[in-house]
Amino acid sequence: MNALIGRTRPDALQRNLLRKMLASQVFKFGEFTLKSGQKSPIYIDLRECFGHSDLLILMSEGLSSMVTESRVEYSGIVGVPYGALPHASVVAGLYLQKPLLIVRKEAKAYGTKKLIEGLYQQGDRVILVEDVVTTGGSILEVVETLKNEGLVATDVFCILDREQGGRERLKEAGVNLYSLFNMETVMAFLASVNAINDQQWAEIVKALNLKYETVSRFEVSKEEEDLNVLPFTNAGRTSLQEREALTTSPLNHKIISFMKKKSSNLCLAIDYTTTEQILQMVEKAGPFVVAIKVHSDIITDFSESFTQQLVQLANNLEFIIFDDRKFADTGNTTKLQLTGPFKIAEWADVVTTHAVQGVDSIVPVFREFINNPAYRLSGVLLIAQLSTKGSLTNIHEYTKKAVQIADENRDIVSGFITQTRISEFSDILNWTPGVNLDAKNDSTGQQWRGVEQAIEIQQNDIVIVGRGVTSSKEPIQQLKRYRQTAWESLTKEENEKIDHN
Ligand SMILES: O=C(O)c1cc(=O)[nH]c(=O)n1[C@@H]1O[C@H](COP(=O)(O)O)[C@@H](O)[C@H]1O
Repeated sequence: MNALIGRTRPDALQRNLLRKMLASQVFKFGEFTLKSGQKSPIYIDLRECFGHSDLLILMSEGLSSMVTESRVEYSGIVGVPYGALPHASVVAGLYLQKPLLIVRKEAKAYGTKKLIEGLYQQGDRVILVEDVVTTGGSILEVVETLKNEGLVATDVFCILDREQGGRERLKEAGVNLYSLFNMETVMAFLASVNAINDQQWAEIVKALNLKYETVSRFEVSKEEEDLNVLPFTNAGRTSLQEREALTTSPLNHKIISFMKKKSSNLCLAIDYTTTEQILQMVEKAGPFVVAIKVHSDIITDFSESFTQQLVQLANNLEFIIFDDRKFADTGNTTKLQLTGPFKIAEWADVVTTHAVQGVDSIVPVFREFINNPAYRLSGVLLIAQLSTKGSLTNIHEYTKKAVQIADENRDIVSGFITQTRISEFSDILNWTPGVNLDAKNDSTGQQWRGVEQAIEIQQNDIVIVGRGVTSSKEPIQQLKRYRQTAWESLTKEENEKIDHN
């Protein structure tokens, strides 16, 4: 049920699935006789999914996420004939990259006379993918067949649990049932988008012998949602204290201590092009921010003296120096760029890198500099989601690969440049640009949203703001406004917890 109100990607994915199922005639209304002989005013025909590739793929993504979240260990995926076979194939082949096994309803009378097709060893643990679970009977038959072939099956992942006793019967047999949807969620969705009225709701509940008293309705739009703007994980937010204890990144320790000391989670992007303008702004803004971000390669009179003054200010006013270089080349070229005319590694605490060049061209190079005390560089931010309209970083697989690079190298990758929280790991800090309290976009592809969306809904930690402050007539007043708004958003949940205790 919380999938209808939850504000994370998994919840929005389920809502999009329900919207697509409704649009693809999966939910049929009329007079139907079910397999059990029961009359029903609704028929849920999941086979309609096969005619809509976007629905089939998204359904399999939902099933795959459920398998991953369950942390069940297994070596193969069994598709329960026949309705679940297409889903099992996509889940096994495209998402989870595991062997697919197919259980025949009856052994072939010829050839290998096999009952189970696929690659497996005696004693292997497999999971089942099923489309609809009603009484659980057909699943127990498959589990028995698998057992006779020496396979262990204790976990079933289905699309719809019809709540006709299947879950309980499977549990008695030692089989866990995970379902993307149950009838409660389906009924609440159909009522919420007015696909059924109260009378139809009551007729369905009666015909299907469902145990609901009243119609549940939620604020659910008919329009599909953009899955990439919501947090990828249901893990929930961890307090700054806990994250400070968790992180192995010296840079994050320093940042979190500045955040607590200055009650600030603001990074000011000073995209001015002369050192004088930048240093003047840094002197005024330094006390209110945890980081100052520059683009060294846009500064027309860049000099070593500039960076020395910047380092001096950073030490005195306690902020991080961030050169937003967006490296994206071979490791060798990145190394040359870090030590070249701009000598970035000597004065910047942190830089940005794209993920497009691959982990071998990123991690070893930055690890060499970060582990060398001769350099100030002590972390790197991996660009996982850009704020710009139509950015290719919105390709879900791309973002997931970027997350994987960071997750596996959290001593070097101290944070993401991202639009929403994308990693389970709470010791990675989420830096988010594309924030402006007074405008929605510029004329060159930038997209801006407010602080509440960026921090409270998208679970980011540090707000990167540029022109919202630097183009203002009263930049420091604006800076204080952004700092207060961002800090209140970040600490709101923690303060509410303290108030409740
Ligand atoms: O890496 C960045 O900081 C960055 C990533 C991104 O997706 N979007 C983005 O705007 N940025 C930077 O963040 C700053 C945003 O500035 P404003 O658009 O003026 O708020 C600029 O310096 C951008 O280079």
